[in-house]
Amino acid sequence: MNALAATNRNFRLAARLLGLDSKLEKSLLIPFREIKVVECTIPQDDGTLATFVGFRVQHDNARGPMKGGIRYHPEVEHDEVNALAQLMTWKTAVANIPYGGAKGGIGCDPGELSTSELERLTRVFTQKIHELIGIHTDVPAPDMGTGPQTMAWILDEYSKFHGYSPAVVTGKPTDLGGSLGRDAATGRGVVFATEALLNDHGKAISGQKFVIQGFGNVGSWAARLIHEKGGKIVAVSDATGAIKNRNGIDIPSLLNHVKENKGINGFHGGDSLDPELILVEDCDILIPAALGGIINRENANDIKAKFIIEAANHPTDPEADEILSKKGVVILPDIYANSGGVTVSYFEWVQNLQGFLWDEKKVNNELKTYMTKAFKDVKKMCQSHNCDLRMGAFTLGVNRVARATVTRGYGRGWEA
Ligand SMILES: NC(=O)C1=CN([C@@H]2O[C@H](COP(=O)(O)OP(=O)(O)OC[C@H]3O[C@@H](n4cnc5c(N)ncnc54)[C@H](OP(=O)(O)O)[C@@H]3O)[C@@H](O)[C@H]2O)C=CC1
Ligand SMILES: O=C(O)CCC(=O)C(=O)O
Repeated sequence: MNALAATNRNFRLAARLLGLDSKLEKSLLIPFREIKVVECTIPQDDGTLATFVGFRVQHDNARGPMKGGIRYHPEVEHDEVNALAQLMTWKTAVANIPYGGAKGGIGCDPGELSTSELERLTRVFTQKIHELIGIHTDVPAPDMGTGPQTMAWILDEYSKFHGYSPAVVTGKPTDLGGSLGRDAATGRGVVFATEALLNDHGKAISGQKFVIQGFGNVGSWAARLIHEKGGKIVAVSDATGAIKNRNGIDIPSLLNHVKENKGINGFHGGDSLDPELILVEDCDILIPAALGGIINRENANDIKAKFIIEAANHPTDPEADEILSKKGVVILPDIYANSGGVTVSYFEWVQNLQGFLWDEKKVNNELKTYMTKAFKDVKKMCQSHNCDLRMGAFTLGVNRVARATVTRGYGRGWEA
């Protein structure tokens, strides 16, 4: 099932559980605005031209400015960006931060582009969407294949048109008003979410065996913090390869290796593993932290983990959800589990609006408070609606957005 069909299906199930009016249901599902930049043309370093297609989908602004990352990946396409934008709407509502949802992306392979080509591409894309984003309208952030430098280029290009505007993006470098702790925030939030879930099952991270797919921003921060808390990471993968070590991988050594070699491939602290098999490796807790749709009916039956923490967005197809639920596997859904990133993005935006920098301890403490509260709220919905954690999170998010929508009425236009 494609990402949009899967996300729509989960939304509709939640709308039924909540007993939403069918017209309200439809209006919540349809995106506010879809932008397709058909021509992002840049001169490459060799002088030839290259054209890329970019997207920004603004899904909903009932609870505040639309918010979500920008992804650079060869598989970026319309339906997936739509699904990711919709997930952002429910995610910001689950986290209870005053935002709606959006997502963007450019179909490109960032590994194949030089830094100057990436800069030109980012600036051209920003020129074509600058009138539609803004501090109180739509605030982009990093996602797969983008990072603080990408946000710095967007900020700089946007500021040429609108004056210096640090709050127009989050996840930017700290030299430009980025928040301390944002880089680690999604991975740290994943760890707080994991602790909340394990605590609910009378367990702790220490001594649990983890498998992590993806060792980029989210996967590597989650691995580092789990390792520090005594969790044993027995297998890890990225796009260059996978390794396993039943005694636990030395994560600080792996982080150094990845920094020097730009990937896991060639690391000697474990045995190499077929990356296709990482999801079915023996472990207690599986953390997908890379692509969407990778847990599906082809592999769900073979998954050994008892818990799945969705650090990636929509890693689990609905068919796999059903299979895993019958096996008794507990899934902590993306719209809660990876909400630490957007939560600290909110703190960054607040700091920019206030013109005041928080210290990192305050950022991390506030993040823990938000993640812990959101887990309790999700659990409450599970009890009220007798449903699993995914539907608990969806009903929580959809209900908050529905209430805001009805309360505001239907005359809403451009500004949030
Ligand atoms: N960054 C954030 O704040 C947030 C991110 N997310 C989600 O988390 C996930 C990861 O994002 P992020 O860490 O930022 O992205 P990054 O680009 O930093 O890292 C992505 C990682 O996934 C790896 N990868 C790509 N393809 C494969 C594959 N086929 N098999 C195994 N690994 C693969 C990459 O490997 P390589 O480096 O070798 O290419 C890299 O290690 C995404 O789903 C994203 O939407 C969710 C919330 C917030
Ligand atoms: O930090 C943000 O604003 C958004 C992060 C994001 O794209 C996500 O949570 O999927």
